[in-house]
Amino acid sequence: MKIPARRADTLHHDVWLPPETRRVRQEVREFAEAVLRPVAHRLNNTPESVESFPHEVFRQMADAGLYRIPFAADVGGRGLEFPTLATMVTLEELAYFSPGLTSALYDGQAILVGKTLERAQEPLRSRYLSALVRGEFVGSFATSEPEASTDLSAAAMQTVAVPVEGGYSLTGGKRWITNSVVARYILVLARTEARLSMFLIGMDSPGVSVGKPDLKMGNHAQLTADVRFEQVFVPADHVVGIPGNGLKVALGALAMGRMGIGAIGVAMAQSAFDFAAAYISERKVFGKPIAAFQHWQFTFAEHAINIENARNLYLKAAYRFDTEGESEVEGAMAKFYGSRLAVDVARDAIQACGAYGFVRELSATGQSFPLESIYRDAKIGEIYEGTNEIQRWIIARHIFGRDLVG
Ligand SMILES: CC(C)(COP(=O)(O)OP(=O)(O)OC[C@H]1O[C@@H](n2cnc3c(N)ncnc32)[C@H](O)[C@@H]1OP(=O)(O)O)[C@@H](O)C(=O)NCCC(=O)NCCSC(=O)CCS(=O)O
Repeated sequence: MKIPARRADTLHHDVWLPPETRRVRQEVREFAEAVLRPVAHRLNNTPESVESFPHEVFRQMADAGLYRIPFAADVGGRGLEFPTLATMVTLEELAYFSPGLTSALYDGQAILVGKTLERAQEPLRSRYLSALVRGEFVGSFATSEPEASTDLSAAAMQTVAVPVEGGYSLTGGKRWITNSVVARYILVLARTEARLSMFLIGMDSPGVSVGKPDLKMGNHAQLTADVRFEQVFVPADHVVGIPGNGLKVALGALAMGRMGIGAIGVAMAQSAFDFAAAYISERKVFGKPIAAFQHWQFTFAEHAINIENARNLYLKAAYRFDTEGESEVEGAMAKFYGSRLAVDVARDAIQACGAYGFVRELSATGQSFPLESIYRDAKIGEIYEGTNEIQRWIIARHIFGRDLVG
């Protein structure tokens, strides 16, 4: 099959986006076409192992300056006027080819790790954030535990940091930790007395150990694993932000990460849509292309509307964050809507393409097909970085207030 046309170019028009954001979208699209398209099938379908971590792609992303996009000029970033908008379109363009890679190496690395380091005090912020912007290390962000992921309250958290001379001694375990098998630094949320604090820890510190990568349904290019901490010494100046304010630091980064999951959802929906629209325009049944049947015309018309809405939601969340410094409700809407849409479009795209949607590699011809992995990759969007139930809870708080909602 020919490379499917990018339908976003004719259906969605970036009429209100600042020229700066449009330039970043174009730049990242060219990077993704050249670097990710050729390796996307391998990235999306190779089972998880330490050896499968895409070091080469990470290097190319860093060399292309993609980690400079979200950050201010004083740490080597691009110093854009609308950094969140640019970050979100970057996520969409990368995830069009590999949602797993984008989750790990852009949403995880640039947003969860980068935006947490952005909240660190000096000299921690400049030292580590500048190195991240230059692509000098892979990092991890660790809030979730075997018994605490949705509930990030101090009561649920088992990882504890106790004061010792010169700092803290941290003991506990984290689960589902993206990039941990290759990371040099990890940000860890831990209980300090009755509150939570965020710590920056070197993965080579005595007492840190990492398990093997989890074998997951999808997002194979996003390696996750358990991390154990046994009496790990953390210097006092490696607390990120004010001690006791760790939940605020974590939720700040997650709020941006959630917009990003919305953008990744749009990418998956658009990618599945483009493939299926091209396929059903050519493939004939009963003497005419499948796209000549009104059922599929209406299905794709509705998904075009939904993708337009989902894209506008994440862009508006980002624009409001850049202009007003907050967009919790729009971010929750963007995450909820974009991640659910990705599952819906992938399912319908597979249905429209039949077995050519369900197959990963066709032995007879050696051809590879994308919909099978998009469907598998889409599901996690409804779960990670705050389940879609949590997003509804956040939106409900904005409607009814905390007294009623909790
Ligand atoms: C369910 C929750 C929404 C409940 O939250 P809480 O009611 O316990 O907390 P809050 O009072 O709302 O907030 C605590 C604290 O943080 C500040 N805050 C809240 N939101 C923001 C924000 N968007 N930006 C900045 N600051 C924020 C808030 O003002 C409070 O500050 P003060 O203490 O008042 O000063 C919440 O627990 C929740 O969202 N749960 C879901 C957690 C989650 O997403 N888990 C998954 C995480 S990681 C993951 O999925 C894998 C990542 S990966 O490796 O890819």
